[in-house]
Amino acid sequence: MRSMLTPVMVWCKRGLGCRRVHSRSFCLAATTVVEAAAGPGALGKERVGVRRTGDGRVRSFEEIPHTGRSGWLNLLKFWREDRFRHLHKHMEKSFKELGPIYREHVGTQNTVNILLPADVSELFRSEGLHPQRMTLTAWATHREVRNHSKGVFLKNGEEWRADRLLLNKEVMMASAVRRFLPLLDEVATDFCRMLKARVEREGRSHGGKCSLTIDPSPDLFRFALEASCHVIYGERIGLFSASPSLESQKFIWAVERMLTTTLPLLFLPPRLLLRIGAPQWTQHAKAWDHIFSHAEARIQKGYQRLSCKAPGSIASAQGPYPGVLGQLMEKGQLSMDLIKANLTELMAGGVDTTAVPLQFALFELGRNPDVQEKLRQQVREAWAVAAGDVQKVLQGAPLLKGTVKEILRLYPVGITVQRYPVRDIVIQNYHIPAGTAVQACLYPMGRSAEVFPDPLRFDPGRWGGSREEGGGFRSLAFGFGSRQCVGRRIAENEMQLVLMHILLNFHLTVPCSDDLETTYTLILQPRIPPKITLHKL
Ligand code: HEM
Repeated sequence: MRSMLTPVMVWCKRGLGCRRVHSRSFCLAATTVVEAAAGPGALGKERVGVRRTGDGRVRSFEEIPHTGRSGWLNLLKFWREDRFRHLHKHMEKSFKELGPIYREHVGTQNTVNILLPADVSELFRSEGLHPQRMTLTAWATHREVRNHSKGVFLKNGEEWRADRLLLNKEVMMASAVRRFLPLLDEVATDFCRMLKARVEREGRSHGGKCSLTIDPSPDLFRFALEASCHVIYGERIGLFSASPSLESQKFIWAVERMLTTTLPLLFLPPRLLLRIGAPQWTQHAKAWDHIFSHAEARIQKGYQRLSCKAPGSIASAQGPYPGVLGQLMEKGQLSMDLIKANLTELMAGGVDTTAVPLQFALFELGRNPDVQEKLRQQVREAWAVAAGDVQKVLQGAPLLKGTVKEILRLYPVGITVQRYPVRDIVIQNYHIPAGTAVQACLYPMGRSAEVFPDPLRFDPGRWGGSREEGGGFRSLAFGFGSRQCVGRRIAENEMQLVLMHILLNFHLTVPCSDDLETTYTLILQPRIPPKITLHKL
């Protein structure tokens, strides 16, 4: 049986003054030795990498191999060696050096890295309804930021869960996808029309065919923002026009700044940062200010527009789809403050996360012409039989979905997925106390030959059919369970639709097919955006 190893990183915040994130009822369970298998592909008792003591004893947390006991010394090393920006590579290297489990103490964070899929399945199955996020909003849940952001950020716990279930109906369920798919398709169609016009205008002609080499990243960011605004606020904001608004461009910059300034802040005590007035913090706070004011303005505008409609008619079955804002307003189950909080979060989380993987996707398709041609063929066939029904096209071209999964395997936007176990668990035969933050390390997993055969090969076909069976935890790019990415369906469809239109309109090549150097700034991105040549078909 092939081994299914999954890297996991644990961040222990015990004793560091952090609040407990699990409910008492979930803390009562005693130590649980994890033997659950992730599925037919899991390793069971013969799992590779499980550390066993001769006497079968579960080892203590302190016995986990580590990269150095002093968090402050390690932090210094991180800074000196610029490891924050290469965290994904650092993890990969550390797994190689220290084996499938190790601890890492950096600044205020005490970390452990582990490889074992059964443990991952245990983590996610036992996510005791109160896992706290550690990424964007984890920082924002610090008291200071909560005050700064007028207290509108989402909560944890049951209250969070109830709100999330209401939001899921508008963004995650199949009925919601059917409603917003035409909006995404409209934006993707317009985006390609704009690209075509640009290639015709600025491109060079060879044998009657035009081509143009571009850095597509600014256009992809605008595409992602336009698509988000259309779905979330039901509003087009004209980003493909000759003079897109400066306000929107500022929003894109603000999200980028917020992301790049978050990472170092996570490793330092917020009070210290505030006291010394660290520039990182000031820039971070300013970026959030901008994100909030942008969302506030859009929500206000949408509110006025939608309030003019007769009660009960905003989200009528017959009328045009008013966007997530309209749906939530019409249903009236969430307070206006919560609607604002949710939509601000959707906006902050919805632009870079799709624009960046799309850069990687165009690059990989460009440097893998056979894969590109196969995908285009499938899209064309699906297009021909779907008679304009985009949902049917997507269903008829499963390689599109495979492409998105494959890109996120090789270039996971979030290089980890985190959980705080709500009860003590055993991972790799080591005891992990409840309240420890646990991260599945997606980047090393996606590139592990033990999880994916020929891991560096770009092969969207690997995600179809029976080969995927038993590998449910191989595809964790959007997280898992009740706390999984709430924008997942928007992102998946948005990316598939734009790739579909691009493939129908252009043949892609790359001027340089060398591997892309990547950098980590809370999301994984190319150090230098790749250039893509668009050949008009
Ligand atoms: C390829 C694109 C994307 C990827 C790979 C991605 C990945 C993730 C991951 C891994 C999480 C944490 C999930 C977990 O802990 O289980 C997350 C959370 C989140 N994502 Fe995404 N995301 C993407 C696109 C989007 C989009 C388009 C939006 C908004 C429209 C969005 C909004 C959010 C929000 C609001 C959360 C926090 C959810 C919560 O904790 O309640 N994401 N995302």
